[in-house]
Amino acid sequence: MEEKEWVLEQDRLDQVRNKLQASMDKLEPEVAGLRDQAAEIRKRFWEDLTINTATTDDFEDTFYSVQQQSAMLAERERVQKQMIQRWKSMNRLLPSPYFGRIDFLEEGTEHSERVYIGVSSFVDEDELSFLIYDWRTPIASLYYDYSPGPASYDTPSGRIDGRMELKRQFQIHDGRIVNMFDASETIGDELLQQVLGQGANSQMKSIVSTIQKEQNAIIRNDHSRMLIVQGAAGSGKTSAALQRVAYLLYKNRQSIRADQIILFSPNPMFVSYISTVLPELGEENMQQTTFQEYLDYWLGSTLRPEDIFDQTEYVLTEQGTSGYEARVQGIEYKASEEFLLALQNYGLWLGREGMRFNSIQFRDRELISVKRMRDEFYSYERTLPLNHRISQLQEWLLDELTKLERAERDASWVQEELNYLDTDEYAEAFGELHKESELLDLAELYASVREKMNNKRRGDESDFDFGLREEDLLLRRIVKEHFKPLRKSVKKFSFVDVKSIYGQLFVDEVAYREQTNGVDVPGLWPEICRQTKETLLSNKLFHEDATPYLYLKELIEGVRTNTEIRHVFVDEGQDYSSFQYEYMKKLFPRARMTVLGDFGQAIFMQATNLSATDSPIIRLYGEAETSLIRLMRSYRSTREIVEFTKGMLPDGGEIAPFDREGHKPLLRRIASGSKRDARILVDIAALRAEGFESIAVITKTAAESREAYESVRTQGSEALQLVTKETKDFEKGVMIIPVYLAKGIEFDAVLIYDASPEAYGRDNERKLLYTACTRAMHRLYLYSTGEWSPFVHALHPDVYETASD
Ligand SMILES: Nc1ncnc2c1ncn2[C@@H]1O[C@H](COP(=O)(O)OP(=O)(O)OP(=O)(O)O)[C@@H](O)[C@H]1O
Repeated sequence: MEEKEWVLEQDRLDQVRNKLQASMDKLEPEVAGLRDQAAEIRKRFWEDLTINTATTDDFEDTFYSVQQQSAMLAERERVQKQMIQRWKSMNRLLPSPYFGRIDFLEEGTEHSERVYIGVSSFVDEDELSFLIYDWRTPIASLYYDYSPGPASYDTPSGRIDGRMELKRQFQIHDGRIVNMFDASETIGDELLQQVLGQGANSQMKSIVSTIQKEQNAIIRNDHSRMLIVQGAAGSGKTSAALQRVAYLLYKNRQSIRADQIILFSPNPMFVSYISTVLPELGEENMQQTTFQEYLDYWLGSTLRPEDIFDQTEYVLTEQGTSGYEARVQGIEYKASEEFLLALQNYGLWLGREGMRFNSIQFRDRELISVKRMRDEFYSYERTLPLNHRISQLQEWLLDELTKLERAERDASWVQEELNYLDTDEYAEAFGELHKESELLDLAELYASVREKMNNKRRGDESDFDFGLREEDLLLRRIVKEHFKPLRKSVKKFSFVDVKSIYGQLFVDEVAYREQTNGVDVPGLWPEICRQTKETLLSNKLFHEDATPYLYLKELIEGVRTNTEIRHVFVDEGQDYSSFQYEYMKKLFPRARMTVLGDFGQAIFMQATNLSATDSPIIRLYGEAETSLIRLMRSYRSTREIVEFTKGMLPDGGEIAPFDREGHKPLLRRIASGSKRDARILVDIAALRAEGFESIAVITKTAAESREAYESVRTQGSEALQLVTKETKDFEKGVMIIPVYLAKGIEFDAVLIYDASPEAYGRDNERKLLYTACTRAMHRLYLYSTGEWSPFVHALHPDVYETASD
């Protein structure tokens, strides 16, 4: 590019930076001043405030003064927050104010507009001319969607057509243009090459300056209730999802807050891996959770649900043990739509018969028997849904408890307890009793006034009558205290015996067919039943039972909903069952959903194919409300690594690498296990010497990770981290990690600890190996002490190199 252009651009950059600096300087005292002012009001607010409730008028005065002050404070805080945010965004812009420029000639106009694009907008002093446009503005989408030539973009008031005359990309560091390209492609390869060539980080980075057209379609999709993204490994699904969150927050800034968006992550470590992207873009992080956290929260107090990692560990390590086949069949079946339907039918059956309740016990007595509850329950109108009838029963139980509580006051234990109260407790209880119950106070007051007016003697505490009343009050209080937990547990539906209701499904095939309307069952049903009941008996739940259990529980007790959440994001969406999707849909009734995943990486048994025509997830909201976007280009790995990994998938042919060159994957055959460990250490040292900082030795299971960790360490290794499901923070360095925890994460170099047929031989292990290998950005080594896994063996020898020790 001509020297002159560089000079002009650098000049413009200097001017913009000067203006940014000037605006910041101007804002600085105001920002600081406002902060002090708000703190001052807040301090005085509490100091000045004495709640005066002597008369109604006083009370009203205080009330309005509180209201006024808090409104003033809220307004100040709002202004202050905006100022601080402006100041912060300018501060963020200063070192690198923009990354792109387009010159756009709108149809019907004579002069093209120069549009500079950065992470946020910056307006000149005239408050009209945009010196920088936020990347999320409608006009900025031109930058991502078009190359020079005819171009158009959508605005709230319609489509704008025109012609893009220039598209330029910048790399700016500390106010200096270090690189500048005029792009003819959508986003020029040069910049992307440079970005992708860099080393892996312990934190994910934003891709704002190099978003690709197909990713932009995901980010700006505004119309779908359900947006599904099926994308190859490394195609930028997570990156696009996070950019989409930033886009939604910007576009709907008047109506959506960051905490109204929730992202389901595959594991806690992933939460830390992606936590800096949104702050880097100037936005607050959305809520993040794992589905497991949710299960633990709702089931953890009564049962211990197994997590998906332990389930996977079982599936991968226990082949051949007794009961294995049945468990695997059970896992598949319990994640299926057939089982979902079976549970729905079971709900209808329960409406007619078979409900199980827990009796209400009190001091070793049965207060309300199961039979009474059942009779009551089945006396309700049969056409009412199950959960409505359960609410009715709940009300009935609370009423019954009130009656029983009243009757209980005469019981001898109450009197005994009363006798045990010492004088202090007595006085305290009495005092509290009066404090608690304003009505009683009022009644007292009323009585005393009437007595005075009627010139009657007012009873005092020495009165026999008053003493009796006092005792009566205390008796009530004692019984009430004892009944409190009963009422509480009725309110929490403890009278429904969900455990038995769920367990009842697993008695035998005949009963199951009757309860669920003749649904087909897996071949090994008797053994599945035995295993399920056995786990339930020990108050545990298999992972595959946890969501169905919760689903059934809510079918009976009523669905929990969260109406605050407006957007739900599910990353690694192939790992969730139809059940879990159905569940999320119910839980967040006002939310739109974005599901991102890759069926090629479906390594858990409960996988859902996101893009198959009969996919349950497409049916979730119906086709009309669903959009499906496929991403085929893989950005993470070098061309050589993509060529190698895509050959492992039967339908991997469509995956296209981004053209970044590197070394071919290396297959190392080693004579023995100990030699392999030594070799791995030598390879790690060499990779580090080359400048690679993030290196992962990936194993199939957690058990293998532990063994490998011990064994490599005995060879005298340097800092080596063992990553387990408990690891919360993702740190850069050398680590040993099981493949299912490495999901979604990437490393400069990946070493597959054991690529033998024993490790990856069965068909369900194909995707495991694929997932492991696709974590590599720059280098991929595979080790075996014998043969190669059939998935490696089947690859064309051109796609790898070999070495043997
Ligand atoms: N447009 C882009 N510009 C720059 N880098 C990109 C772009 N798209 C993706 N990448 C990079 O490619 C890598 C993979 O991206 P990401 O993790 O989002 O992919 P993914 O589809 O979620 O992968 P996986 O399914 O394997 O977890 C990341 O390093 C990301 O920064």
